[in-house]
Amino acid sequence: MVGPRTTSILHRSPNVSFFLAAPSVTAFKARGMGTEAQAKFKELPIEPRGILWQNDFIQPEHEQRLISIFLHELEWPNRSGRLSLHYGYTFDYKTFDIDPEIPYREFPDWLQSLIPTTEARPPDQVCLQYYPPGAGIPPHVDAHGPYDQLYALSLGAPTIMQFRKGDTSVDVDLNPRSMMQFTGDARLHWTHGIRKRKTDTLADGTVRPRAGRWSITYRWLREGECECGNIELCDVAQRRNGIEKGKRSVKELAANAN
Ligand SMILES: O=C(O)CCC(=O)C(=O)O
Ligand SMILES: [Fe+2]
Repeated sequence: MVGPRTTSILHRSPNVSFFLAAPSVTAFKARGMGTEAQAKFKELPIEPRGILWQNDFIQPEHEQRLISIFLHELEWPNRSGRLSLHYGYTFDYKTFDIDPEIPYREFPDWLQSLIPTTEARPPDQVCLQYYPPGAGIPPHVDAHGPYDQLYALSLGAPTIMQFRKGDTSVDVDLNPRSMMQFTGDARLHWTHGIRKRKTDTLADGTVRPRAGRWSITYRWLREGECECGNIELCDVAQRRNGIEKGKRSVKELAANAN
């Protein structure tokens, strides 16, 4: 059980949450965080650089148990399109900070063994998303200001994710049970998104129908400021250059509207 995390700590100085997370950090280290887990991630030999990849993060039987929990035990919003459930802190896209109105939500039991152990502490925010066939997520970067590390686990049916920079678009096939870490250029300087469509055309020309997909994205709050300086994609660079909040990261806002 994680220690008492209440809404009051949300009125915190930036790093207080890291200290309050101490009990779970202890459990985390005991699970063998570090180099062994990191060695299982291999960088994809493509542009954008910085996509670290691990196939078979979990076994197919485990995946089936999770999908059964997602289908039968969770309460999803009652609407069509991509659906999201949040755990940990909830981010407020109006203030670009943790939403003090929404209390910290403990990670459920089924999530515990799915947390990457390659960071020094557990993530601050986890988002479970369901994509019915035909659903997608607009091209975006996950905001640089609040978030540092970013991982995504794919479950259920495969789908194509597109990374984009300028006129260049690169397809990455997100196969089930793969865990991806976005680092470097892939994290900061290319957008990523999933087209809203019912089929994906693979590199060999095969047309693959979409089916239900779940993803789990993991985010760690940043200590200090992002210094990437990318005026087009970085909310910190935009703020420093006097670009109003409302005009910042429009793509990101759209992606996280649900
Ligand atoms: O579904 C995914 O794998 C990634 C979703 C995503 O880009 C996000 O939630 O920011
Ligand atoms: Fe994203």
